[in-house]
Amino acid sequence: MVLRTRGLTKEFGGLTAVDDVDFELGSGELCSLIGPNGAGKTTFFDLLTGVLEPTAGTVEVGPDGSRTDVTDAAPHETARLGIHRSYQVTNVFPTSTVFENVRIAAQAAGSDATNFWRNAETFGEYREEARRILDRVGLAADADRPASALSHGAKRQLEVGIALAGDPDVLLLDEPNAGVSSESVGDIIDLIEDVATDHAVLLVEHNMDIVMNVSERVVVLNRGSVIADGDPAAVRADETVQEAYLGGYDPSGAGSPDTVDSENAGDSPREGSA
Ligand SMILES: Nc1ncnc2c1ncn2[C@@H]1O[C@H](COP(=O)(O)OP(=O)(O)OP(=O)(O)O)[C@@H](O)[C@H]1O
Repeated sequence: MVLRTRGLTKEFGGLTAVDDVDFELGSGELCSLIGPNGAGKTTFFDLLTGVLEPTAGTVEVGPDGSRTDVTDAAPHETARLGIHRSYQVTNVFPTSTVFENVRIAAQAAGSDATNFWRNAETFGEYREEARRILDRVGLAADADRPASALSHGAKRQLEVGIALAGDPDVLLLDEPNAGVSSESVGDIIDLIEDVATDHAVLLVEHNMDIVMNVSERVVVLNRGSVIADGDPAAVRADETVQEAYLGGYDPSGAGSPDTVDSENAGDSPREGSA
């Protein structure tokens, strides 16, 4: 496995947002984390990435035998150690080109990124890597456009590209479908499936059709606790899960319980969580 939490807990005053969560993610696994609004999904991501410090419990990353404890690590350290997250709120440099956004991320992730005097050849490697990533996320044709000119959907693709540039072991996809037009949903699904071929992926996504389609495994949070963990069909049929959604989710698969509307979808991260 590449990611493991034990007893992970976050309290905000009297509220336990994440409650004693034991979670493991295997390399190559594509797992979705779902749950009603306020279930603790964003807080869980914030704990994994070091944006928040847990009240109790541990987070470890890395393969069996060489896992590193990142419980107290800051976001830049968790990123360096292999956990990358695509943000719900676009975290691109808007005036830089699409290409530059990815190249800068690749360079920042390079081992001696602080060495100003690196030779031009090495910079060439970052440029190549950026090109490869843009190809992969479907933005090769947009490379020279300013990031601000991209559609919502293309911005999500760029965010995934920026996360990939960090060469992550674990990719946390934070509502990659938020704000994406219905015509582009297929592209995002293709992208999720593609990045999952060589990364462990944990996906938070409100659109149940996407979740049930792409996931090998679905973990359900409710009031901070894991109430179900299994393959999509088993989770869909689970009565506790249906109750948690208070009937909002049609287990036949026809409905989407809390599909967010595109304008509000990006509002969740808290102040200071970048
Ligand atoms: N900084 C904070 N201070 C106090 N309470 C918080 C804070 N952040 C989150 N909470 C509370 O913790 C609980 C879990 O919130 P969280 O945002 O993690 O849920 P979520 O599952 O991501 O919800 P959504 O699907 O609506 O984004 C909620 O009750 C929320 O109000």
